[in-house]
Amino acid sequence: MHPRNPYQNPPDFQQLADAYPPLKPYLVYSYHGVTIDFMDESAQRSDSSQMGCRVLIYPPYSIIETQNRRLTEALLYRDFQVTINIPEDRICPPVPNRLNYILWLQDVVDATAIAEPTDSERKISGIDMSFYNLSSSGLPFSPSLDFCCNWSVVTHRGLASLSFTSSLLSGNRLFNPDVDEKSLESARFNVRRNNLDDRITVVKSKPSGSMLLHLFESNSDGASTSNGVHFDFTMCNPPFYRNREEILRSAEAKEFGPAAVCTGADVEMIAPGGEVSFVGRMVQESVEIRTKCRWYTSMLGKLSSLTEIVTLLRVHHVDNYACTEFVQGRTRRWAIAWSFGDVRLPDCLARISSTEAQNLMPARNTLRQSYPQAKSLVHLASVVTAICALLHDISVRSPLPGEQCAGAGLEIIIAAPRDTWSRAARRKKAHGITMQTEPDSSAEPILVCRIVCVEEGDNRMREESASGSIKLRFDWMKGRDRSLYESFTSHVGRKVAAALGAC
Ligand SMILES: C[S@@+](CC[C@H](N)C(=O)[O-])C[C@H]1O[C@@H](n2cnc3c(N)ncnc32)[C@H](O)[C@@H]1O
Repeated sequence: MHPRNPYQNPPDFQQLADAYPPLKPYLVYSYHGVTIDFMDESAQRSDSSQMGCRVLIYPPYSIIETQNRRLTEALLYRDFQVTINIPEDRICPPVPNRLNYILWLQDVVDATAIAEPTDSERKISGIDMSFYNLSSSGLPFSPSLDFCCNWSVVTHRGLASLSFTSSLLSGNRLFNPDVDEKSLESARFNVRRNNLDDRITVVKSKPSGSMLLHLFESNSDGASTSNGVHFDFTMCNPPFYRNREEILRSAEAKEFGPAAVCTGADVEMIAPGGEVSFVGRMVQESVEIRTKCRWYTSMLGKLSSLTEIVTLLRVHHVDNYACTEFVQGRTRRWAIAWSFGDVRLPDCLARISSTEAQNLMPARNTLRQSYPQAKSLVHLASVVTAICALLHDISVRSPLPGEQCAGAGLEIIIAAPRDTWSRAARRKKAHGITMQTEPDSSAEPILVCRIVCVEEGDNRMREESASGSIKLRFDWMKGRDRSLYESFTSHVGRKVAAALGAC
């Protein structure tokens, strides 16, 4: 679960129902306390044990569905101060699970804002491509809220650490396309009811029309920035299945009974070709739209779909992408983000460690070098600072308060307007071939990199040698040329090692 997700533990259902009385009829009282989870074996066991047996009695689907709706509404009402209506015959998104996606996306947008600090006044603008579409209660988790109202509420309540983007509150916009008239109607109702008309635009899309392109053509009013970016992100929870048979097969494979069965309308669950085709269409359109959107993202229900989408991205030579997974109880989901821009995400956001997905991961944007010779973090920090100050043409700055990494000994952000460190550049310099012109200070840097002094490593290593775990971490933040990033890290790394050796 995402570390900022406030639902690490089940809520106090009694308190929740007190705050949102429509939940009260669904409370289940057991020896173990109050729950609403009909599928919770402990709640079932308390009843059945009195009869000397352990039979799990599942209530009808309709009760589970209604109970889940009330739970989602209650959490959104109490924790996000939003009143919503979830249509009875549409999917009810589980709040903690969906919040994992939102928080990861929040991290992606934050990382992008840090890499482009000159743009910090801009408004956040996104497309909620049927992810939490407002119809099905996504309203409170729609990025428009997370990146403005609700996010500030969450932050204010101390449920999450202060986010960089929480300073980018007013004027954020969300476009919410859908094809389903019932969902659209409910979305419009929820938007009006929560006075969010100036933030959220509900758009009717055509099933046979474009998925994203039309939104860039018609809804760029006020959203486009000077560098031509119309949207910061797209997000999507696609219909997972190809047809009804696939839904039934998936339900049969689930060993935990009806709670695991999702009973949405066909338009929510089924798309021709399933989620791979749905997200694949977005990939194809993004190839045309390119940098007008910073990050295209989607959730995926199957690991095999992640494989197919990564393959498609590689076919289109998109190397700037990120994969993550969300594990919540018995449910596992994946998400992918891709970009045609030059902002790079750290490995903690872009890569996951599960062995079965390793061949799908993007190349590393976080490189580490160990310095056993360093006596302490302070020692390493003083050497790195001195070396970076001498790097020709490169600007060095300290991160702003919202940009700092937790637990770092020293942190600097370097920006290079041109290559002065690669072997080729140094060879040219050695042969007296100098640059004809001074670098243009207004031009985009070719490399932005965060250098962090950290103490990490396993406990055994720490016991043996405190200094064995002292490292430099290089996070690639911006740039198009991977070889420049890699050559920069080894150039600085060699200089640091030499300086430490000479100390
Ligand atoms: C899996 S449901 C998402 C439900 C809910 N928003 C959630 O996150 O749980 C997929 C949604 O995609 C919508 N949809 C299907 N085809 C679409 C299209 N071509 N463009 C936009 N939305 C579409 C469906 O109407 C449905 O609301």
